[in-house]
Formats: sequence, structure tokens, C-alpha cells
Amino acid sequence: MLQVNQIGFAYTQEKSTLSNISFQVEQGQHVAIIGESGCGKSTLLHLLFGNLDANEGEIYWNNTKVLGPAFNLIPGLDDVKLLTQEFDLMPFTSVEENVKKHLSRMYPEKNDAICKDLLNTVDLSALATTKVKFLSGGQKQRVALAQALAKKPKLLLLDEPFSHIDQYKKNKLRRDLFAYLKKEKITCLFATHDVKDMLSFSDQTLVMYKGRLIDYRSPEALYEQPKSLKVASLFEETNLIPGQLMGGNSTENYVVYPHEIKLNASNKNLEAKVKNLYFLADRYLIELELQNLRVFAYHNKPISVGKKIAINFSVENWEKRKITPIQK
Ligand SMILES: Nc1ncnc2c1ncn2[C@@H]1O[C@H](COP(=O)(O)OP(=O)(O)OP(=O)(O)O)[C@@H](O)[C@H]1O
Repeated sequence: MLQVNQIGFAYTQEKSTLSNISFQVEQGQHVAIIGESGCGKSTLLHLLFGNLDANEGEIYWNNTKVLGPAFNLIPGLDDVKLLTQEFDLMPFTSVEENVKKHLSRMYPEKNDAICKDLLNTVDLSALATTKVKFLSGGQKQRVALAQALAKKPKLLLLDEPFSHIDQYKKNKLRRDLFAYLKKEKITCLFATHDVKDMLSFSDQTLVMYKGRLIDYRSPEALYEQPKSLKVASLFEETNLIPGQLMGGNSTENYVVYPHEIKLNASNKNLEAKVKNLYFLADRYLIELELQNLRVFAYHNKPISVGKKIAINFSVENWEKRKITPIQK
């Protein structure tokens, strides 16, 4: 189990980078770390690995305290691996040699099989004998992933592992990689900007905002019951609707997702004006003006800009969608 207790960290005296971060991760769980650029995702991963010394708090991996460079000359525990956004590869050797470098030399036949399996997982079998210097950025990132796995970690920390990988390859790679990690019972924390990584491949999602942890639940729970607009906005265009407009007396604001706004509604409707529309392949995102609010809804057909249209809200359990402002 990974246990993080009230971690605080600052690169400089003037500004704190992370404050009061506590959470735990059970063995074999996959945790996405998500939040806007600069909120501290990479810094947190480096602290978890032991590349940085926390100013406050403690980190334990399976009851062993993770120590930073002030106490540990060579950072990192044996069964913990960190894959950063800079890959440490040998350019003049082949893809398979780069991976095998991290396997024990005692069992060459076994290593061949492991290497084959890993290259298959990252979809690089066809390039096994190609020198790394001839690879694209995305291919290098996949070699680095295979290398990290070759080290047989029990805890794998990935900093934006798919950032160089195109959409075509990414979908299959994500499925294969996370299935491999589950099969091998490898605990994984991965920083990402892609909501699809978080939705489909994390058991829990850790949401960060300005160096703080503002939520830590399953993606389903975050979606169904977002506590803040920041969290709701991770998923898609999000509407914040005052309770009175939803048919109640509440002065609170509630999250309503675009698919929960019905257009051309026949009962209890409100009038909105179409301001713009955006093609999304299988549907349109319709931008509406509702009283003084900007509201987004989906529709399966285009609607003329300027048209007035009747809408209503169709939210199950809307009391769960009450929003609490994040403290500044
Ligand atoms: N070596 C450093 N020295 C000083 N400040 C740093 C250093 N590295 C990062 N920072 C600052 O710490 C904050 C957090 O950076 P970090 O890279 O952890 O964010 P992030 O969430 O991973 O961002 P991104 O999503 O853009 O990768 C930022 O304000 C950044 O400018």
C-alpha cells in the first residue's frame, strides 16, 4: 500500500508547490492524477519516487519510508519505477536491447520471452531490431514504457505516459498496458491531461488544483456527484445552473451536463437562444443563451444560429449536483 501523509513541498521559499496532500492507494489499484498545467502533478510523482525531499509529511510504500536525496544517495526503492517525460534510452542500440538491458542476464531464454511479451504490450514487435535513434517520439515513449515494465516494478509512476503517442495507437496501447498492469498486480499512478485515460483506466482519480488535492474518488463518483465545478469540468462542457431555473427554490448552483438539457422540450420549458454550434461527429454541441447564462447542450441535428428554442433540464438526483466553491 502507498500511504501519503500531509505532504508539503516548495521549490523556492516564496511559493509553496504542494500543500497538505494525503491519500492512500491499495496494492494493484490504478490512480489517475489530473489537474491543470502547473498544479503539481509531476512534482508529486517525483516526491513519491524519492527524487525530492518533502518539506512536510511522510510517504510510505509498503511500510518503508520513501526518502529523498537528502537521506538517500540513489533515489527510489527497488520495486518502484518512475517514467518521466524525458526518456533515458540508448540511441545506438536496438529496441529489444534497450528493454533487455533491464532484465537479468542469468536467464537469456526467459528474457527473450519476457521481452517479446513487453514489446507486444507496447505494440513495438515489428521494430524490435530497429535502432532507437531511428524511432519517432511516440515510438521512443513506448520503448521507455517497455523498459520501465522490464524492471518488474510493484509500483509504477508514469508522468503523462501517452503524451507523444497519436490517437490511433493510444487507444490500443492504453487497453493493453493497463490490462498488463492489472494482470501483474502492479500499482500504478499516472499523471494525465486526457480525461479518457482517467475515465476508463483509473480505479480512483486524484484531482489537483493549485498544489492541493481537491478530490479523490472513483471517476464514476466524481462524475455523478462532483463537489466542485473544477471537478465537473474535467468531463465535458459543464453548465452551472441556479436552483430556481431547475424548478426549485434553492439559491444554490447545480451541475448539469450537456446531455441533460433537452431541446424542443414540451413541458415546464424555458426559452433559450442558439448562439453557436460545434460539430462533434456523432452530434452537435449547441451553445445557448438562457437568460444571462451561457449553456451547452447536445443535439443530433444542426440548429440555426439565432433560433429561439424551448429547453428543460432532465437530471436524476439533482440534489447530488450541488456545487461548493473551492477555497482560494
Ligand atoms: N525545478 C523547478 N524549480 C522551480 N519551480 C518548479 C520546478 N519544477 C516545477 N516547478 C513549478 O512547480 C509547479 C508545479 O509544476 P509541475 O511540473 O509539478 O506541474 P504539472 O501539474 O506536472 O504541470 P504540467 O501538467 O504542465 O506537466 C509549477 O508552478 C512549476 O513552474
